[in-house]
Amino acid sequence: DGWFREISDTMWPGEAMTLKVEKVLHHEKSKYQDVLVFKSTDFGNVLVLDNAIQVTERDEFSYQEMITHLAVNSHPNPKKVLVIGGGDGGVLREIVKHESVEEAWLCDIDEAVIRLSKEYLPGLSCAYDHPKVKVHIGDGFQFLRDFKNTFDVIITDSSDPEGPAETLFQKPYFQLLNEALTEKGVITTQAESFWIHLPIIKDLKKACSQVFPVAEYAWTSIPTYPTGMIGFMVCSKDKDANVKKPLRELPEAKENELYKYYNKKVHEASFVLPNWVAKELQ
Ligand SMILES: NCCCN[C@H]1CC[C@H](NCCCN)CC1
Repeated sequence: DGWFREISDTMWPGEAMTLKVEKVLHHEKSKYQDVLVFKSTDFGNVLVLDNAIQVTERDEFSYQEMITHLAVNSHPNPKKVLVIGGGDGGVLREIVKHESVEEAWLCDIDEAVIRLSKEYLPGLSCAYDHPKVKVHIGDGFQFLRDFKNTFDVIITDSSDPEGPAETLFQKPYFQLLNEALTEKGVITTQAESFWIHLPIIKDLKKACSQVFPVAEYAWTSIPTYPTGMIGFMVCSKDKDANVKKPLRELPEAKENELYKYYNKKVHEASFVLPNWVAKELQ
């Protein structure tokens, strides 16, 4: 009937974001997942993996900016940054905005996502030909094994736990992240919505707290993800780090030029939680 429905009886039972489809642009079974790209009537081009909305051109900047700048601005002097996942390229686009960054690495398991983002999501994949960018196609979990004390910031921009990203939500992965980070290393991961996944967030915070001395949950407003918002776990190896305030601040004019969503006040506000969530995550 011309509508895409994001139905998942397991991950968001009884609710579904629906987007009106103008035209299906591409649909294939990659080596790892079902990949769909369609032109929506009101949200631009949309990338869907195994029936879960990954990005829409209209609101992706909220997620990409927050998952990136909450982490990069929580590190004193980030030079080497790694994205696990992020094949659409949006996080890479955000990373290269930081002057201090010398190398921006990306490791995604599925070449189809990168290929299709370059073709249908030019506003997201624009950083792939940036001189600081290095791309590796492979399993992030295996990739991390080869790097110790290397990255200042690692962003896990993965799909949902059901599917190829399953291992990226478990404790062994956080231990690998910890080892691949430098001394004051910082990570962010996609950490679900407190409207539907508070138990998962609680377990995730516990697992992260067993590996990192600092682990805090932040969130952002994004209309096309279930419940219209999504969270991030922000962790630091530095026990004295305060990730709730950016370590570096740009003049407002510069922030407005560089970012569409993120700024220093939004950074701090993103860690403010409703009473019942704060209680659960204590
Ligand atoms: N670079 C953009 C990829 C974004 N990852 C997505 C974040 C949302 C998720 N479903 C919503 C999860 C609902 N709790 C799919 C992967």
